[in-house]
Amino acid sequence: MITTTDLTKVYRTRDREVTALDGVNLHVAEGEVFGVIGQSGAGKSSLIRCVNLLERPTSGSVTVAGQDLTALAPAGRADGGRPSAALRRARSRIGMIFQHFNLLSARTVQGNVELPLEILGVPRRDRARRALELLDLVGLADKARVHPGQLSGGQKQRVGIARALAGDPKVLLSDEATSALDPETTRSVLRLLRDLNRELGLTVLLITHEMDVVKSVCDSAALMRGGRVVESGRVDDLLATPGSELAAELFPVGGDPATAGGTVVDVTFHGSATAQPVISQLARTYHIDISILGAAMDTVAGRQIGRMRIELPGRHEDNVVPIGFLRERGLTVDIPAAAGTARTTVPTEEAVK
Ligand SMILES: Nc1ncnc2c1ncn2[C@@H]1O[C@H](COP(=O)(O)OP(=O)(O)OP(=O)(O)O)[C@@H](O)[C@H]1O
Repeated sequence: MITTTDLTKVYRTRDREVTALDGVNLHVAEGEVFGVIGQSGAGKSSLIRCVNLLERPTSGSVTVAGQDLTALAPAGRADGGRPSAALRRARSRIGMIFQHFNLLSARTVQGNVELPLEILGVPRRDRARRALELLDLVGLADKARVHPGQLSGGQKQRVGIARALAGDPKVLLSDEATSALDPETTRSVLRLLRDLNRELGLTVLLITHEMDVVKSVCDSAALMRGGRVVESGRVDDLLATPGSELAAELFPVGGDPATAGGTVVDVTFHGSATAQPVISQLARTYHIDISILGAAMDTVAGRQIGRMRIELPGRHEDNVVPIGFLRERGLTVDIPAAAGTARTTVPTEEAVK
């Protein structure tokens, strides 16, 4: 639904150049919620602003719903710097919500939701009907006549969402939409985005610096650093990928590997494996004592996941068979590096034979 190919964005000021995006290739499938996470300055805002061409990329392309937006004519001098009609039409099919809501305080809630429809030239009566439908959809039917100043942060964001949906978009972009909200309100806004994604088949691309947002609502995620995507994929695949940085941050497990004397192993349980007594089977089968250093269960993208950090007696080489036992039962097994040391690759049973 959204594809960026070799997307670069270089900001040039009088005395310096900043490469905010450095060859970003991203693919967001139709109907998924895709989260881009990264620290401040990683390039997240530049990416999302390039996706709807609020910012024109320096090079590379952006395709949304099969249309190459970068091929559409940019703002022309003849139009007084306004985007071309084709670009405006394409943009109206991409909704966007913002961290600080960007509502007009002088307009009522209904007036804010009607604004994009006014720009599209929709007749007054149809505008009003559509705005009221949308306010009903986001749970604010009774607030149509109030002004944004009388609303809570969560309610303002719901108005922002209703306004973003006015043009009937297939894609919704969310720029840190919950960063200014408290945790409870964040949860309710994320639930609303999830419901809209399911009910309307809306594809959502969100940027955030909060792992919890990715954990609670995203089907897929990408990690950005220094203008590049350093890791991306479906969240459940990432959790099953040994060494995945995103998986470790999405689901940290306690217990410092450096303080252990034996071999420390991180085990991730998915789906039905969460209910199996695999660790006690392992202890019985190989007659070994297993120490549990840390463990947690959580729901990630609506699925139950368990993680456990265990210590097996002996060196890595002595534990190839027990680790193979865990893998054979469908568990993801990772050997965490102690602070300051490199991650260890466990030899396979074949390599040891
Ligand atoms: N208009 C601009 N002019 C010059 N440099 C810019 C501009 N916008 C962003 N940058 C620079 O580009 C880099 C990426 O910024 P960007 O805002 O995309 O990152 P971000 O991950 O969204 O960060 P944050 O979470 O703090 O918004 C930063 O070094 C930033 O200073």
